[in-house]
Amino acid sequence: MFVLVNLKAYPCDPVEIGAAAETVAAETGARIAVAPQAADLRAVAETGVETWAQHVSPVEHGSHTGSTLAERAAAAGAEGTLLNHSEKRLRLADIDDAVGAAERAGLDTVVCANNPAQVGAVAQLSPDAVAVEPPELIGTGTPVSQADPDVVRAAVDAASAVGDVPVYCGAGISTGDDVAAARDLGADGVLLASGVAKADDPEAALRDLVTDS
Ligand SMILES: O=C[C@H](O)COP(=O)(O)O
Repeated sequence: MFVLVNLKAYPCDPVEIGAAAETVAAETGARIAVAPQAADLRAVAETGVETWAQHVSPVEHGSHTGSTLAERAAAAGAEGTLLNHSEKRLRLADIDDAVGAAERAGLDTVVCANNPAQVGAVAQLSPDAVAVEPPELIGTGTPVSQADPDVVRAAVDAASAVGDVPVYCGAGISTGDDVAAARDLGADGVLLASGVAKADDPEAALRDLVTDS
């Protein structure tokens, strides 16, 4: 199970969490990635942890002030990027262009979706993976795998109807039991944030997440 930790704009120490994730990944063999703010990509990547951008813009080099260029995210050490997160939503055409931008820069892509119908739509854009996250459960601490297992099952079905697209699930995931439940529902990974970024001891939270995953 892939564990992708989105630090959002939480007031945490991204380098401390990146280093903790690298330690836990090295000790356990689990695949853990950390997605910090764009300004922290390089510092987090220097910890050695697999580092992801939270977003890249659907643009190429040019007159795009304020954009996050996929090539610069990659140059800073990002290996992948989230796209269309529920808190950074894009129009379908922009998701398509952003997937293209990420591919051009050599970044893996996970396109987020609110529900299984959206999973089916974005899976058509050939991302490396999709992630289903019911927005109402984000940040609640109530795991999607427990509160709405059918949405995960339906997302897996929607993605497999399109092709061999890995499916992650997110919202409220914070323990190894949540990760195991997601796996049992057919997910290939989890996307989470507050369970690590707001934890008193992020390394302990990460260790718990990958136990039994
Ligand atoms: O990107 C992560 C998701 O929005 C889930 O956030 P959460 O783990 O705080 O519920």
